[in-house]
Amino acid sequence: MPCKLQLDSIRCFFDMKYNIISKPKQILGLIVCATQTPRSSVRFYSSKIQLQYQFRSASVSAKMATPTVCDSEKKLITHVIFDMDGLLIDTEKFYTEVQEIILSRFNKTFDWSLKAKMMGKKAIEAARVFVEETGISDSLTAEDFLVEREAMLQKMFPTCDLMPGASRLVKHLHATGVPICVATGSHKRHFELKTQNHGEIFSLMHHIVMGDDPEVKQGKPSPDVFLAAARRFEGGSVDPSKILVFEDAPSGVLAAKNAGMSVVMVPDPRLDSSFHETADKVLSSLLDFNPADWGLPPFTDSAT
Ligand SMILES: O=P(O)(O)OC[C@H](O)CO
Ligand SMILES: [Mg+2]
Repeated sequence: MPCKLQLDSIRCFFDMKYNIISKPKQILGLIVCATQTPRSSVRFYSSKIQLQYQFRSASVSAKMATPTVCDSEKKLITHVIFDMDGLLIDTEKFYTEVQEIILSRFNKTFDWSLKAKMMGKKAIEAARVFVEETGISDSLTAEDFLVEREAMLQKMFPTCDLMPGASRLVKHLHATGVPICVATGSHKRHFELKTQNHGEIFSLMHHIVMGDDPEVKQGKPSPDVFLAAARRFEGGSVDPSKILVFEDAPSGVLAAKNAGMSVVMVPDPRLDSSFHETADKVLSSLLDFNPADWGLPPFTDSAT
């Protein structure tokens, strides 16, 4: 007997808009991983596909909250894509700070439910969310919001630090010959400000795709930026199922899944844990990542 709650939990992995639902093997793989029993089954209806299996376990929802990935999926990884803000460099705190300052003018407070809707997106897309969700769009347009925050951000960005474990992981993957790149919602002008003191790490990337790239028509959660990144590796387009993405933002995790890639999420601890469910793996720090779990070359040092 299918359980509605269970089906909704599974449905959260897919975004109908990008037709991920049309990949029955992927759906079944996730179901098997989540239930950890090949005889589990589910009745799953959509406009594109109908699958019918019987659930043996009633505890799928609980297991989905701490998603696991099948060993066979992990071993397929050959390429890695890094998000930038909040993942490689500690810049999300600057966005939070200036948004708190701006909202305080309107006697409103900025919270993490709003932060979750903005982070990872292109600047103008995040700006629209900000003015609309806070109800200030009659007083402040999205465009004016971007102008107002710009002076503050320009001073802050060059002072940013790398996130813990970022340097170690990037250097390790580069040294062991794993092709790596960056896919960020940030536009080029902000990218230059944020990375001016971190040239060593970013120079190890095979390529960098930014939010104002002509191939990125829509920001995350659209898969555009990750699919563009996959196309630019040496040797041409890489099969998304062989790519592992590192992300901190809910929209970024969704974008990677919409692109058909695996995702390790390294979220800020203040982000609601319900956003963890879509990721294949959730870590508190890049220092906790074990490359060998994904078939990537193991570290030979210990994390510090
Ligand atoms: O997290 P990123 O690197 O995609 O950047 C997105 C925005 O610039 C900041 O949320
Ligand atoms: Mg990010």
